[in-house]
Order: sequence, then C-alpha cells, then structure tokens
Amino acid sequence: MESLTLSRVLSCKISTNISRKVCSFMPSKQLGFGHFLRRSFKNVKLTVVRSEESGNGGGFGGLADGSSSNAVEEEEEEEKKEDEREKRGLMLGIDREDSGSVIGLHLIPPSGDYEVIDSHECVTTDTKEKDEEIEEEKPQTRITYDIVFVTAEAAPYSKTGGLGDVCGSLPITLAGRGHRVMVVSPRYLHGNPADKNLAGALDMDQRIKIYCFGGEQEVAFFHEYWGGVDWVFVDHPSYHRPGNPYGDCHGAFGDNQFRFTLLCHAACEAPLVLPLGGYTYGEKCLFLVNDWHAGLVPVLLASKYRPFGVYKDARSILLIHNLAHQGVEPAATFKNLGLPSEWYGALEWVFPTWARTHALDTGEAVNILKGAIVTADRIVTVSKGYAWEITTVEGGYGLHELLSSRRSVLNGIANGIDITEWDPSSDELIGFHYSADDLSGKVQCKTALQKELGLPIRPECPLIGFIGRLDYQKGIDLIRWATPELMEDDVQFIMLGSGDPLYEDWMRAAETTYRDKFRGWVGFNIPISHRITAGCDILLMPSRFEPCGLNQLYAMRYATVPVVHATGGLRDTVENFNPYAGGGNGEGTGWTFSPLTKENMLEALRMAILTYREHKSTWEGLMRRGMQRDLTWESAAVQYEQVLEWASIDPPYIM
Ligand SMILES: Nc1ncnc2c1ncn2[C@@H]1O[C@H](COP(=O)(O)OP(=O)(O)O[C@H]2O[C@H](CO)[C@@H](O)[C@H](O)[C@H]2O)[C@@H](O)[C@H]1O
Repeated sequence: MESLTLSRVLSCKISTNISRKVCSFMPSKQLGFGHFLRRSFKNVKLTVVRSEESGNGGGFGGLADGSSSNAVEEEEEEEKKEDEREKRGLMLGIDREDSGSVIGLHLIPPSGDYEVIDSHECVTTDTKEKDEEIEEEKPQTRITYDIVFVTAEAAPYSKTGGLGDVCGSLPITLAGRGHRVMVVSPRYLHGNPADKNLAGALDMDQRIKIYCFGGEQEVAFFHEYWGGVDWVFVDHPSYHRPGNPYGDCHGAFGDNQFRFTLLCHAACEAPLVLPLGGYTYGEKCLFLVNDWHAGLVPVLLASKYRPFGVYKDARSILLIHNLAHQGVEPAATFKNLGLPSEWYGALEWVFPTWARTHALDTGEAVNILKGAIVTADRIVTVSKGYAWEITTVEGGYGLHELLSSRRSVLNGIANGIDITEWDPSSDELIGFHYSADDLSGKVQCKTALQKELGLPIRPECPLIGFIGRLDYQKGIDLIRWATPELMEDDVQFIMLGSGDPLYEDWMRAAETTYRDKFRGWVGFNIPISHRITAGCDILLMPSRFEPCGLNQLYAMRYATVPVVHATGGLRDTVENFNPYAGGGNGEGTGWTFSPLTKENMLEALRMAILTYREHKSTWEGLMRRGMQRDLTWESAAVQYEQVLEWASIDPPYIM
C-alpha cells in the first residue's frame, strides 16, 4: 500500500476522522477530488491506497470483479480488505494509466454498500439545500487534470472585457469539479484603486530568468489561492504603468509583444518551479492558452521544451476569444521571442499585397496567434457558430485556410456566466431585486436608472441599452447612423462604453442633441453596467461579429430582452421570437436580425418596442424564458472536460 499524506495531495488541512456513513457513495456519483473534499470532507483523515490493491486499477476498482476464476477466495480477500478499510476510515485510490502514470485519485468507500448517503451531513444546514440542487444536475467529472490557464486578464484581478470574465470564472468552475487549476496572468499595477484587487497575492520569493529580446529578464511570481484556484501573477516592471493591460489614452503600448512574450515564458516555467500548496503542478499538465497574448505557450512547448524531454506529457489547448487580434509584428522581431531560429516558419506571416503600406514593403511579419494555431494540440472557440465562421473567408481574418486545415481539432463551446455575480435576486450593485417569480423589482430598477442618469422618469417608456467597447466589432457605427431615426420614436436609449474617441465624442454630443432621450456614459464602469442590464427593457447588440458575447447572456438573466445581429455566439444563444409557436404563447428569448443593415436593426428594434408596448403578457413570456435559460458555466465545463480528455489522448504536436 502506498500511503500519501494529504498535504502532498491538496493544500488543505485534514485532521479528524469521519464516520463511514458520510463517506459512502456510488461510483457513478464520483466527484472530482478537490471539489468533493472542499465540500464535504474538511475534517477527514484520508489514506491513499494503490488502485492495484483495490483490484482493477481505476474507478472503484476491487469492489466487485466477477471475472475471477476463484470467486470464493476473492470474496474472502475482499472482506478482509473491507474490514481493513473500515478500521482505517475513508481511503483514496490512485488511478493509473497503462504506463503507470498517476492520472487521478478516487475515494474508496469503507463498506461494500454503494448506496449514496448524503455527504452533506457534515456541512452546515444553510448551504445544504443549495448544494443538493447543484449536485442533482451536475454531470460528474470522469478524470481530473492539472490545468494551467494563461491569460492577459482574469476578473476580478484585471478585466477590460469578456476575456477577463471567462478567465475569472471558468477556472473556478473547473476547480469546483475536482481539477487542480492555476491561472497565470501579469501582475498589473496601474497606480489606481483597482490595484487593491491584487493585495491578497503574495510574493512567492521565486525569481526566474527569461532570455528574450536580446537580454535577460528577471520575473517574480505572486500567488493567491482563492475559489479553489491558484492565481499566479507574473511580476515585471513592464506591467507597472498607468492605463489598462494593453494601452492607455495614447493607444496600445508599443512593447506589448515584449510584455506578453514574458508572460508566456514565465507561464511555461510556473508549473515546473512553483510549489503551490506544497508541490508543483509538474510536467503533466494541460495548458489552456487564451488569445494571442498567451499564444507563444504552445510554440514554446513544441520548440523549447519537448525536444529536451520536458513537457512530453503536457498538451496545449488554444482558446480563441477574438480572432481579430493576432499579435502581428514585423518579421525582424522574431529573434526577440526566445525561440529557436528554425521555428520561424510556425509564426511566418505575409500580408497580401493590398495590405502593404508602400512599394518596398514585403509584407513579412510574425503572427503569434498563427503560431499558436499551428502548434496547439486542440483549438476551442467560444461558440459553435464562431468555430464555423473562422473557417470562412469572411470570418477567418486571413487564417481561415489554416483553421480549416485544423478542423478536426477545432470545437466551439459557448461561454457561461458567473450566476452569483450576475443574479438579479441578490445583486448588490442594483437597488431592487427581482426574479422570474416576482418581476416587480425590475421596473423599480428602471426608474432608479432613469433617475440616476437624469432621464425623465417614465416607467412605461421603452428603455434600450448598449454596453460594450466602442469598436468596429460591436457595430457602433451602425448605432450612430441609426440613432436619429430611433430617436423619432418615443423611447429612451442609454449607452455605456469606451474605446474609439470618435464614438466617445459622438456619445457626448448625442446627449446634448437628445436631452430627454439619450444618455452616453463614456468609460468602464462595472456597477453602472449592472444597473443598465437590470434597468433596461431591451439590450441592443448589433455586433459585426461576436465570438460569443456575454452581455446578451447577462441581459437574459436580468429579464432584459436582447435584440442582436444573428452572428457567432449571438445567433447560438439568443432564440429568435416566434409569436406563433408554443400554442400561440410564443417562443424565443429575443430578436435576431440579419443581414447587418441599419434597416434590419431598426425593424427588429421596432418589433421589440411594439411587443413591449402592446403585448404585455407576450413580453413577460420573453423575459421569463430568458431568465430560465441555463447560462451556468457547468454545462460549458463538461464540454471543456471532453476536450481536455481528447487532448490528453492524442499525441502532442511535434514539428
Ligand atoms: N464600458 C464598460 N463598463 C463596464 N463593463 C463593460 C464595459 N464594456 C464592456 N464591459 C463588460 O465587458 C464584458 C464584455 O464582454 P463581451 O463578451 O461582450 O465582449 P468582448 O468583445 O470584450 O469579449 C471577447 O471575448 C468574450 C469572451 O470569450 C466573447 O464573449 C466575445 O464575443 C469576444 O469578443 C462584459 O462583461 C461587459 O459587461
């Protein structure tokens, strides 16, 4: 028997014994290890046994194997083992793959009865009901992995958009399902109040040297364990400056390639050198690399580590949130990236003639996202629709052929949302609460918002909202173009966003032009975004392309009906209203329009406004159906687990 102290397995303290009754559960209900422990066994003494001892090397091995030729002997042997287990209390079995590598742990019940006994008897009663609800619906984790997210932003530590949201909540969901999860991102210090978000992350006193950009750079690691996740922050002076993670009022930082090259090198070292909770993640981990900022990770694994026998069992999964940003820089910068010179081809990128700036421009460049697409073991985008769109000329931003060639490893998984942060029945950022059973608080949120922004307080007036980056992607030009016509109607319109100065100025000017109807809040403000989501009746999203989109999901959760361009994740997540379906009661959660024209957008908005004004019960149906949609991360996490499993089964990328 191999006995491991639990501190080697988890960074939580386990001291006292627990009754066997609490620990008995069915194989089919097997929980992820970390999750199970956190939830139910805070005070359990555990012993680890080799799975060989328990019979079949995996799952609940050894508890019933009918294939034995000597059934009686085996039964006696089994009884002995059970007696022993009962004496020792709850035990852990090690799951090994054929090569002998440990791939997970499972709990071995101390008795032969597989009946599920509520393991929540050892948790406080007020959390019990909630936990049971989650438990019932949750498909169980089959194999647990060591997962390393690499990302330029992760909420609440840093957020400029949807990437921060996803990298702030998906890791917690996966950790809750039993995986060991680390998130590596830069330790930004902007010299503003947001810096306090990093106050809990402590210096690990671990320095490493990174060789890139013609010299040696020293980076430090800071760490905070929270929500079951190891949040690791790479520290370097280039992350300490005013602005946001990518730029300031003068535009994008000129050294972003350097800053994110550092991040990638540091992220590759983190699982090898950081003793988190007492021991490192090690070489057998799965890197989930997000967008171009983390795109050098798969290239480094393939070029710098694997040829020297390191990370042979690791795999990388590229998560594309937005193909429009690829990290393209002049070809001459390749030598700065710290990659072997023969790997130039992986990143090589030649702009088409029409995109070159002058006659002598050869169009030669390096494209970090392209390198990641070439070398990643699998690729995921944030919706099924977008997974298809990026393989087309229109949506592929020049990478459609490459992405098509990798179609066999490309999947789309729609994002979920953090339903605790975005919950209209308990959201602390809104003044009044409501739910699908009692919607009365919504109109109070609406009048409170009108009051806060100095609009006439008119509960009956349709209130339209927009939240997002003021960017070509979001169809902001179309909104600007359509606003004069929209303002002819008896509606109010509130916009929140920052980005292109042209549109920031237009929003300010529109406030003066449409004094009683329009408000444009220029800036990034999370509390206001919650109040707009709660207070508006309609959320407008005319995105030119939208890999997934989160605001329409938040809107549906807050009974705000989305009107969206039928593209990417918007088409996948908003069901177009059909008044004739459902026995005449209607079906759907919003309006989708296509193609993207001003006329189509206005027509869809007018349909929504008409329905709001004249068909109250239909409108309530739309609100309730939206609120009742399953928008949790759980279903996405199950799909991610499948991708993780596929990634581990396939051999890694080799040049
Ligand atoms: N001014 C402001 N003030 C406060 N909050 C603001 C804000 N502007 C935006 N936000 C918030 O930032 C997030 C934006 O998320 P989105 O998914 O809509 O877009 P984004 O294009 O950033 O994300 C990319 O990545 C995500 C995640 O995968 C994909 O859903 C998306 O399609 C893709 O373009 C939301 O939480 C929103 O509320």
